[in-house]
Amino acid sequence: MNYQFQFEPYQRAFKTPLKTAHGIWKTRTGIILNLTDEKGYIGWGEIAPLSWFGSETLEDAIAFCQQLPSFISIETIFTIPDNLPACQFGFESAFNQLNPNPSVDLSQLHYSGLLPTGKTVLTAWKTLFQQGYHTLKWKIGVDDITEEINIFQQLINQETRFLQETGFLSPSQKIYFRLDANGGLTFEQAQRWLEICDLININQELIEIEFLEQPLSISKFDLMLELCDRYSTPLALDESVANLQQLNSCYQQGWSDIFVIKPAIFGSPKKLKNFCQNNQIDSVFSSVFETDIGQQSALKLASELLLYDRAVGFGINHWFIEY
Ligand SMILES: O=C(O)CCC(=O)c1ccccc1C(=O)O
Ligand SMILES: [Mg+2]
Repeated sequence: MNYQFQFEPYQRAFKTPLKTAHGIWKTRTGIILNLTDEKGYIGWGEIAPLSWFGSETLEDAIAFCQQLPSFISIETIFTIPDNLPACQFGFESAFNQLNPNPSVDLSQLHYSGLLPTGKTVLTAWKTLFQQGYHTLKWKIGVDDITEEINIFQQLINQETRFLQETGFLSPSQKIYFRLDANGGLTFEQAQRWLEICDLININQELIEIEFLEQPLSISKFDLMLELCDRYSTPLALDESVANLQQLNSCYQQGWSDIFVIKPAIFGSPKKLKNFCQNNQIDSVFSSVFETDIGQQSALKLASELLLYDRAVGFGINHWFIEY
């Protein structure tokens, strides 16, 4: 069977630019594509590259789409090369919409809310919490470490006081906290953060630091393994496992903590499913600020592949994206 193929690049500015240790990110660009089958049914897909995370660039993706004929086969969809992971995701997503798995149920997922960087976090957390986000993620490694630690301590104190005063939660239902350094810490800085996290996890009943995400750069894998040994707060790899080849390599080298999977840039959903069905990894699924089209297919994958009940990192839209 052949599908008629159409595509259209898009661009949208964030309401609040995302600040990470990689710099400031202001505009999401990508491609929306569709496949039409012989009966006239249409499947939608999104290519949302993130080249600073190791995927192809938008220009690579556009060039790939432009060289395709206007009718493409299933074989074309499933043989996109591994150096175009965001394209693999976009085309397979559209194909899967035309051939859906009826048992997928998104209603069981719960979401992690992404907090803004810097001091605004001190008011923003309560808004997200009251919207129902009990897992919150904060970017670190953006400003001076002493300043960030100071803000973080204030945040934990505020949350503790709030939870005690309102009696809102029981210890079986607490706030989970994720810190994401985007590879921006030194080994010594990561140790400073992990000491604080371990202390909070020992002393606070109502708050749990769920993990520290990608403390060091990809090249410092061995040091991150060492941090896993030295501290009890779990570590999650993100930049280190941006695609299937990297995930395989880190898994083979003995990573047994958490893996962040960003489906939109990870590559072929079929190959990801295959990997997760053969290896019992502790995964967290996460957004790359794709539009609803990419998000829906990423969430479907998450609900099929999540092994432990960790919140998905898709609680981002209202904060960052202008409708
Ligand atoms: O994972 C989440 O909870 C939110 C998404 C997020 O943090 C993110 C969004 C876009 C690009 C990179 C990242 C990241 O995890 O580093
Ligand atoms: Mg991350």
